Formats: sequence, structure tokens, C-alpha cells
Amino acid sequence: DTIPLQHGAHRIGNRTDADMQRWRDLRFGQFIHWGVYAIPGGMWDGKVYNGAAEWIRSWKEMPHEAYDQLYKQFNPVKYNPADWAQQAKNMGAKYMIITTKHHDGFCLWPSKYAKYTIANTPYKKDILGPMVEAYNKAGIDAYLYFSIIDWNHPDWRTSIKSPADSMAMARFKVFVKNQLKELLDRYPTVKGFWFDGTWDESWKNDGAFSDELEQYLQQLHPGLIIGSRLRADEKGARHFDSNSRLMGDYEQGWERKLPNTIADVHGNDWEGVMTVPENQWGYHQQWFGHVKSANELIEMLVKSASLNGNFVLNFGPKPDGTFRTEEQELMRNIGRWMQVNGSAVYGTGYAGLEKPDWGYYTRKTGTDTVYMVVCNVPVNGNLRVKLPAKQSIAKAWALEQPGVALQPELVSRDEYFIPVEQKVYTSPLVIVMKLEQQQRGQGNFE
Ligand SMILES: C[C@@H]1N[C@@H](c2cn(-c3ccccc3)nn2)[C@H](O)[C@@H]1O
Repeated sequence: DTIPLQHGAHRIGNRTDADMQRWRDLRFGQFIHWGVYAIPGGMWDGKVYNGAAEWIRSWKEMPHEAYDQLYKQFNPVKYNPADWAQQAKNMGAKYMIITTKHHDGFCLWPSKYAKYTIANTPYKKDILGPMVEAYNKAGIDAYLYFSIIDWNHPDWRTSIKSPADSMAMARFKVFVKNQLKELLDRYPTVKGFWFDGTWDESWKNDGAFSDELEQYLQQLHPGLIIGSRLRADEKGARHFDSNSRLMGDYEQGWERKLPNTIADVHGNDWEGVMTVPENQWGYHQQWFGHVKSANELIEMLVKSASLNGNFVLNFGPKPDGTFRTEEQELMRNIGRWMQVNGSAVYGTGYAGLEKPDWGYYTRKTGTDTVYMVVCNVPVNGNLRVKLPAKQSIAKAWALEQPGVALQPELVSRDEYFIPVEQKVYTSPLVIVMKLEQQQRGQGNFE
């Protein structure tokens, strides 16, 4: 039996409206973390910061006063949003999430509610407007990342320890509402918010406000898509309310990790966000540890779609407004594969088949078209395809050779082998299958 909640989930099950279906069909997004933290780029005073570059202000080696002067040097003279949008389009991204304000509180737009903004840098001009416009022009939807944590604002509190704290936080919440309305007024084509920095007590213990804020934004801009990270219920439960019901429009907890099985997603819409190095969102001059390859990231993207989720890959532009070469290279290499094989990702979801060893199945939503994305070619030269009872393969072909029908061999009841060419593969191979209900009497297996 459920606990009565005023500020828990207000909907059971996924959203069924067109805006949400559009979000699902996009499947592949580009995250951009850009701000003052790009200037030090993970280094200060000749020393390397081993944490995430966008957190450098919290590093003991970086005096707050020193960081808080850096905005006076922010001048991305090479910033060219049309070029960014073109590179993202070439990569195959269908939506983009941009940090309007990260935890440091620096605003990439000339907010009239703050001084710590782009307006007071040498660059002066609004960064967000031209970016949203350029991406939308390239056919890419725009979403706004917004950090509730704001290290720059005098009224932000991580916890409420006194009446003075309560009054400060009350002022801060008005400031948050004002900035969010300002963002919607300035950039009306945005499709949603990506909230972050909502783990502190001050927020967790104010579930009512997070609920009111979500409803306020939906009234301002019906159809907005907002993930579960914004929300807490009145008992301090986050993402899932005290009755284990998902709050928000999709599960937003998959940060630098992905679900492994369809059971892990509990039937909810979800989105995974991923860094190229192990844990850098903002620009870091020295990437250390494992840097993911195009094929690794393509596999994560396909794995996400195969489990009914979206995949968002992060980029951290340099202080001059350009992407580092490794990131430009990645966008080209991922794009080359998406150019040919994107139909195995866009508008697809969980195929309802048992996960095979050789890779992933995705199903074009609502159809009998199933894609086989082969990441591990079996040494026995055959792709084993196990179908639910009474289903069979009507047709199968390699996506790149639509005219050449493959010959699946029925090797046991509802199980086929599809031969796969033994050669060097430099990227995942995609095979398309049309499934059908089994004709009566086909196959002579008991
Ligand atoms: C999307 C990512 N979320 C921000 C983040 C993550 N975290 C964090 C904090 C504590 C534990 C694990 C992760 N803190 N800030 C990162 O800075 C980046 O913006």
C-alpha cells in the first residue's frame, strides 16, 4: 500500500504526448559544458587538478578569489555556434544540452538577475541565443542545463541551519524562478531543462518547492521535458518518490554509467549522459586515464537505444570557443558511422528479444523491423538469433547491402543462424530483419 504524498510523482507511467515521443525518437544528444572553468582547464599555478575541471573552484589549490576574477578574461574570440552546430549535425546528434549556469554560478546569458554573467566579460555578448538559433537551424533541438547549486550567489545554502538561512534560501528560490522564466522568455524554442546540483539538504528537504517549480515551468511552457533530478518529495526522496514512483519525465540518474538490462530501467524513459575521458565535463588541458573511442561510444549509444533510453555525449569547449582536436575527431568518426547506420538508432527502442552475445537488437518503434548491431563477431561465423515462440524471420539483409538477402538457417525451434563474413571489422556491422508471425507447420521440430 502506498504512502499518501502531496509532492511525489503526479503521473504513473511514461508520458504519452507527442513532445515526449519526439524526445524518445531523437535518441542521440550532445552535452556541452562551457564556462569560466574552461580558462584554467584543470590546471592552476603550474599544478594539475585531478578532479573534474568544472569543479576546480572547489580545489584547495585554487583560491576562490582567484577563480572569481577569471570571468574578466572570458573572451572566446573563435566562438562560432554555426560551426559547432554543423559539427554536431555531422556527428548525428539530434538534440543538444548547454550549460546555461554551472555550480560556479557564471551565466552564459546576460541575466538581469545577476552580475556574474557574460555581459560583464570582455566578450559581453549573449552566448546562448546564437547557439540555440544555430542548432535549431541545423535541425537540432535545444535543452538548457541549469545548476541549482550556485556558489556565487550569497543566498545559496547547502543546508538550512538558522532562520537567517531560511530567509536567504527563500530569496534564492525567487532568484531561481526568475532566472528560469528569463531563460524561457529569451529562448522560447527550447524543449526542456536539464537540472543538476539538487543533492544538497537545502533542496532535498524542500520537495514542495521542487514540485511547485516543475509545475510553474510546465504552465509557462507546456510540454517542457524535465528529468527526475529536479525533484524531491516531501520526505526527501529524490528521482523516485517514497512510493518508488519516478518523478519528472524520465530517469535522469544515469551519469557516466548505463543500465545493463531492460529490468534495470523499470519500464521508465531514461537518458544516460557520458564523458569522453573518465570524468571531465568542462575543458581539461590534460586528459588522463581512459579516453573512450568512437566505437566504444557508438556501442554505448546503441546499447542505450536497445534499452529504451537516450544517450548524450559530452563536449568541453576550450576558452577560445573551439572544440579540442580529439573531440572534433570523435564527432567526425561517430558521424561517419551514424551517416550509414543511424536508422538502427533513431526512432528505435527495446526489441523484446533476449540480449545476444554478439551485440544489440533495436526495434523501429511500433514495427516488425529489428536491427542487429554486431559489436562482437562470433568465431563460429554465425549470428545466433533467438525469437519468441511463433515468430520467424521473413527477410534479413545487411544495412549496407539492401539488395542482398541473407539466408538465415533454422537451427532449432525459433532459433536461427545468420552467417556473418569473417573479415576485419573497423566499426559495428548492422543487419536488418523483418519479423513475422510463424506460418503454421513451418519447421519440423517438436
Ligand atoms: C552532469 C555532471 N553533473 C555534475 C556533478 C556531478 N557531481 C557529483 C557529486 C557527487 C557525487 C557524484 C557526482 N557533482 N557535480 C558535473 O559537474 C556535470 O555537470
